[in-house]
Amino acid sequence: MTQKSPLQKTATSFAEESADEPHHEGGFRPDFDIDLTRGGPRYGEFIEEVRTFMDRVKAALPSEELVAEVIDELKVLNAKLDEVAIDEWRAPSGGRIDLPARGNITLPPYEVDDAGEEGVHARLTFRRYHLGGNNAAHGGQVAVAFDDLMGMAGALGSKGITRTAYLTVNYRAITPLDTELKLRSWVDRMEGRKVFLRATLHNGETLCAEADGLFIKLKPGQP
Ligand SMILES: CCCCCCCC/C=C\CCCCCCCC(=O)SCCNC(=O)CCNC(=O)[C@H](O)C(C)(C)COP(=O)(O)OP(=O)(O)OC[C@H]1O[C@@H](n2cnc3c(N)ncnc32)[C@H](O)[C@@H]1OP(=O)(O)O
Repeated sequence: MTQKSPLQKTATSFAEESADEPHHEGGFRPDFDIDLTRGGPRYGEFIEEVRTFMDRVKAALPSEELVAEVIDELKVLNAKLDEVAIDEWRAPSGGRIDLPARGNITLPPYEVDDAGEEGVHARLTFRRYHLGGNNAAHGGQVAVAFDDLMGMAGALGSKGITRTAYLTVNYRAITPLDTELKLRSWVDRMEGRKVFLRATLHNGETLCAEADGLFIKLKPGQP
């Protein structure tokens, strides 16, 4: 890979700056090894196919025969993937920061445009899989996006790994599916280990949702 994404650049400096922090195995492990080769060059395409599958499942009215056929095919694939299961620290899902949402299928796919001490700017699209009702995103999915991208801003702003103590989401307007939205998260203030964050989610000029949260910087060894 020749060009580094904003998150990759930030992750490198984050790793360097947190190198003086006491080593610990708790939390999200600030000293984890970023390896963008895990899963190979087509891993992102693999994740995208899985996402498309989840969208299709959510949208489908399959016949009995098709359900049976898909079960059989999934059993074969699940058995193959089961053979290569590994611990969370070395699995590419969640660690491939070169991919949308770090290659983590449980997050709505987002692309980070800017990430640093000033906060995080990301573009994100909810899809059929994230449907709540009447073509709008599920509120829980909106909260998932806030939690992750506020956690990222909290880590970058506090130069440590944080965990969510509370997260309050205000839903201001319908969050549409299949539409590129803008999410911004930033540190509002810090008091010792307490990192107060804010975030907004916009569809163009429309504020869909906003959040405030308290994230706590973890002590060494804290789970
Ligand atoms: C990969 C590339 C890298 C690139 C670089 C970027 C790196 C980052 C990248 C990617 C980021 C990924 C981001 C993921 C984000 C996801 C985050 C989650 O979803 S976390 C899971 C959900 N959260 C939990 O499971 C917590 C469960 N709760 C706990 O573990 C504890 O309660 C915890 C840690 C939150 C606090 O416990 P205590 O023992 O450490 O601290 P105490 O003493 O209780 O609280 C400290 C202070 O905070 C206040 N506080 C605590 N909880 C509060 C609350 N709910 N409301 C108000 N105040 C609270 C307390 O009153 C205290 O305040 P006083 O110091 O006395 O002033």
